[in-house]
Amino acid sequence: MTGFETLRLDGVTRRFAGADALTGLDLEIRRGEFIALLGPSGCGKSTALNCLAGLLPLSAGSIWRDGTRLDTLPAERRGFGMVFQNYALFPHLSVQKNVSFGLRMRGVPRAELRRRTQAAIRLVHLEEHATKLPGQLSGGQQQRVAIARAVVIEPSLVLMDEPLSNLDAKLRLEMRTEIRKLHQDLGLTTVYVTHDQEEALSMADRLVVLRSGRVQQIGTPEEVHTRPANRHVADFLGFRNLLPGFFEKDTINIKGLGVRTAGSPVRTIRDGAPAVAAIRPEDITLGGGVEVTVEVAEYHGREIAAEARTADGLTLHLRTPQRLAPGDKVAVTFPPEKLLIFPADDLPSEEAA
Ligand SMILES: Nc1ncnc2c1ncn2[C@@H]1O[C@H](COP(=O)(O)OP(=O)(O)OP(=O)(O)O)[C@@H](O)[C@H]1O
Repeated sequence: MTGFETLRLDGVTRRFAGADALTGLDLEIRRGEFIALLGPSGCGKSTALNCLAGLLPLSAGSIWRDGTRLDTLPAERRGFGMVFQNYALFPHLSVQKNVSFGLRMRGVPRAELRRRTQAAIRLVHLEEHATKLPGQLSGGQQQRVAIARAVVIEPSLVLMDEPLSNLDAKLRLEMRTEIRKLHQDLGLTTVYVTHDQEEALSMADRLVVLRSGRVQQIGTPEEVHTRPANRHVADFLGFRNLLPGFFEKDTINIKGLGVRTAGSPVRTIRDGAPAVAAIRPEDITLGGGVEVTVEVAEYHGREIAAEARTADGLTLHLRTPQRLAPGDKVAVTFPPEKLLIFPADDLPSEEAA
């Protein structure tokens, strides 16, 4: 294995027919880290991963493994393991042969090949299925084969592109934990692409949030979850209520709410400037403040997710253990520490231009 201390992406840019799919990505990945690339469809996640893997040449920028330039090396010389959404297994080869493929290509001696292949299969709990063909396995089992095949070569970096998106909800949760555990047990360094914020928050040490090919924020799950850098990150991370209004001295006058509301500005905002208040449905508390009428109530087990409207027509998304039903009138309050206030013109510089 070619180990490294840091892998550095320096202004990595990729254009397709003149349009930027990824613009100036700067990122330092430390050995042992689990990095999630997170963002909506088309934001450039796969492009970033493919640039890193060597499957796409860069339009500008460079990639460095410690002091060595990497982006000029072909994919097979980077020593990375890849796991894709569609598994990409060889259908005519058994599980064993799929897993040992990379070792055979590298000319690993027979005895070692057998030992490492068995160990990788054991790791993903597929011992009983070792001689089967991929077509005889379930989706989750096939994804496990793909993971075993990627880690058996003891790669310096494992790249995963939405590896769980073809699995059902229950299996997805199980595999999440398994992948995180494998990452820890094997001391891997992992870059994981997903559009699922929960997946990214629960698995990664650090998240890179992308939008329209540009980094919006890099931070730990807690940083990104509690302090999104702008309203787009907030929107993507579950702040379903994005309420326009006007800022004044740490408060915002939200249109259609009728009362001035205290909040936490994420940066300096000019008094009187247009602003956006962001709050998660589960952070709006019932009781106190402003009266709203429940219009839609969805059952979510322990909680009800509701859509409610103020007298002035402002729609709010709520989430509460209280058994709300359509037609109910309730009062709601916004805890100031949970209500973030963003400047309304809070767009990445290029887009605003
Ligand atoms: N081969 C290509 N030719 C032209 N445009 C491309 C190509 N690959 C990607 N793009 C464009 O680049 C942008 C980023 O695509 P990318 O696949 O990286 O996004 P993504 O975040 O991975 O999306 P998804 O989650 O839908 O896979 C998109 O606008 C896409 O249409």
